Amino acid sequence: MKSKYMQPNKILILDDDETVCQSLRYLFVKQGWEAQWLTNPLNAVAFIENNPIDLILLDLNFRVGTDGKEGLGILKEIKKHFKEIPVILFTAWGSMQLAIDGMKLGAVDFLTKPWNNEHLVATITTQLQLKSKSEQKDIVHSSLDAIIGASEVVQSVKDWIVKVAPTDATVLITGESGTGKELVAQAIHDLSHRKNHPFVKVNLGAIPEGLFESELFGHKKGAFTSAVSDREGRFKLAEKGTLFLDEIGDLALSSQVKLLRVLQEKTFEPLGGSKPVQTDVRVISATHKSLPDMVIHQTFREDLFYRVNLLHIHLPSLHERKEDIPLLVNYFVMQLNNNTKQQVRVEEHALEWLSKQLYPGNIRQLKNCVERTVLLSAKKSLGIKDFKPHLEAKLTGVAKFPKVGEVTLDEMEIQLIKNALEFYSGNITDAARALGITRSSLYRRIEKHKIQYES
Ligand SMILES: Nc1ncnc2c1ncn2[C@@H]1O[C@H](COP(=O)(O)OP(=O)(O)OP(=O)(O)O)[C@@H](O)[C@H]1O
Repeated sequence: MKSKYMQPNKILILDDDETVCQSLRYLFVKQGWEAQWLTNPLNAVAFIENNPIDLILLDLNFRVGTDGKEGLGILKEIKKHFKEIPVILFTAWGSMQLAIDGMKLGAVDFLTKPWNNEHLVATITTQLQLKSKSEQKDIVHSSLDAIIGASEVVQSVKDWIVKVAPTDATVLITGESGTGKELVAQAIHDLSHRKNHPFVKVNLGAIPEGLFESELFGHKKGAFTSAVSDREGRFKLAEKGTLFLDEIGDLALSSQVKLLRVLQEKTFEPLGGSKPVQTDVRVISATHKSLPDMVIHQTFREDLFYRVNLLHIHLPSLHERKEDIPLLVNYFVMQLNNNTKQQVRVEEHALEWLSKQLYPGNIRQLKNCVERTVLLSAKKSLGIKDFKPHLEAKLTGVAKFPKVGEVTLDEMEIQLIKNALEFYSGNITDAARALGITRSSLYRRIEKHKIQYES
């Protein structure tokens, strides 16, 4: 039994008898648990604050002859500060009343001394399992709950996520830019048995063709001139977890065949490596392009298409689910309110107005618009006038052409890219289209000039 982050479970023993602590620790370590003890339980709260603990074993009788009241006081303190940590009680006399009082104060179980090892281990295992189940429930809720939308189409996407998550099949998520493809990929991962392992995202549109293998499969020192040390690729980083291949439609044909080979054979070879490495990774891909059209035009391999598209989820554009706009706006405002401890609200007619606007950048554009409006207007109640300027961003300073010698070509390029990114709320596809270059070419320039932008 491992905790949420696949670290050993950590058990804290609170008992004033050091020999008891030592023998319990020996028993726990054999189970693969980490055990620490404190012989002075008054230090427990401070200790737990600095050392995350999964379960506490608390002796109710600290000094021989006490009636256990001191132990109950400590239990109360622990529960006050760390409600979610299960506490199992130990009592020397097996006094039922003391155990009952402890259970009333929030202990999850109790045992008597001398204890039976098997029974003790079984009791702790059960509590650790229950704790990890409730943590899983939180994750399940938070990742599905993060997908906002009451429209029928969003509800059926959520149902589908729940169905596909437990399988290991590849999933292709399609939809326009900013419709939530990454959010859905993350939810599938969080609801799958791989949730305790990494979720690794790779933007295939941003990786130059020549670096594909090194990025995805890694390389050995000396594999090529600039390979000064070994480097792990994304497949290795995602081992036992999920690899999210964003913009798979942007993958060059020569790289497509390399990706296909890994997906078929479940092995890859790092550049400069001599033997194949086994991989256990679930692949989820996303694209705003039509892969079937690309297959027809022979820009996407048909065999790879079937390999990555065992299950398919299509996300509608915001235009097709306008009824979700008020919900989304209120959700984004609520998130900001939580972060900034404010009480901003959106007026009814503004919600109606926002629902009628066009959002080529979909939810990302709506979110950016709401965030800018809330942060820049500094008002408590937001109306149409407050939102308008943030939806109608202008390409400023582009129309006037500078005189020779006023700016360099690089400075001009940086300014144009910044303007386009701002205008399209960080949407790379639209900004690249407006600038007349490909997405990968835009990524290269952003990297070259170290341009910061909000996506
Ligand atoms: N249904 C939703 N509820 C709440 N927030 C959402 C929803 N869909 C998307 N978002 C938010 O909108 C932004 C864009 O979403 P995301 O990055 O998942 O889109 P995408 O389709 O992967 O975009 P791209 O194709 O450009 O990579 C993110 O901040 C995300 O949290």
